[in-house]
Amino acid sequence: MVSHYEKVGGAPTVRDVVDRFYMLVLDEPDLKPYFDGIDMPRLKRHMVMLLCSVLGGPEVYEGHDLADAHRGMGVTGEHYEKVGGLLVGVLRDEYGADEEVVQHVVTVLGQVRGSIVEQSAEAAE
Ligand code: HEM
Repeated sequence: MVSHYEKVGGAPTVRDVVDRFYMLVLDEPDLKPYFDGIDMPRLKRHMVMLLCSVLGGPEVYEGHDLADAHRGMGVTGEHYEKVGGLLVGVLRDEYGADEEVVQHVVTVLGQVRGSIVEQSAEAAE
C-alpha cells in the first residue's frame, strides 16, 4: 500500500511544503508576532519530522511534546484555524495532495488542537 508520505513525494516535498507554510504564516501580521525570536530553522526541522511521521514516513518526531512547545503562548482558536488552514491550503492547492491525504492531516489537526490552543471559547468557560 502506498503511504500518504510516498503519495506526496516523501521528505523533499514535505520540506518544501513546510518552507512555504512558514513563509505564509510569517506573512500574516496577526501570526508573525508569535514567532519573534524563534529559531525558525529548528522549528521547521521539527515540523518536517512531525509532518513526515503523520503522513506515515520513517522519520521520528524529536521535538517537544506539542503542549509543552506551545504552553504560555496563548494561541487562540482563531489563530489555530488560520495556521491549520494555511498548512492544508499549501498541501492541497500548491502541492496537489489528494483528498485522502488532506483529510488525514485535517483529522490530526483536530486531534492536536487541544494541546495547542489556550484561549478558546471552551477554555474561557
Ligand atoms: C496547526 C497546528 C500546529 C502544529 C502541528 C504545530 C507544530 C509545532 C512544532 C512541531 C513545533 C516545534 C516544537 C519543538 O521545537 O520542540 C512548534 C513550535 C512552535 N509553534 Fe506550533 N504548531 C501548530 C500551531 C501553532 C500555532 C497556531 C501557533 C501560533 C499562532 C504556533 C506557534 C509556534 C511557535 C512560536 C513555536 C516555537 C516554540 C519555541 O521554539 O519555543 N504553532 N509548533
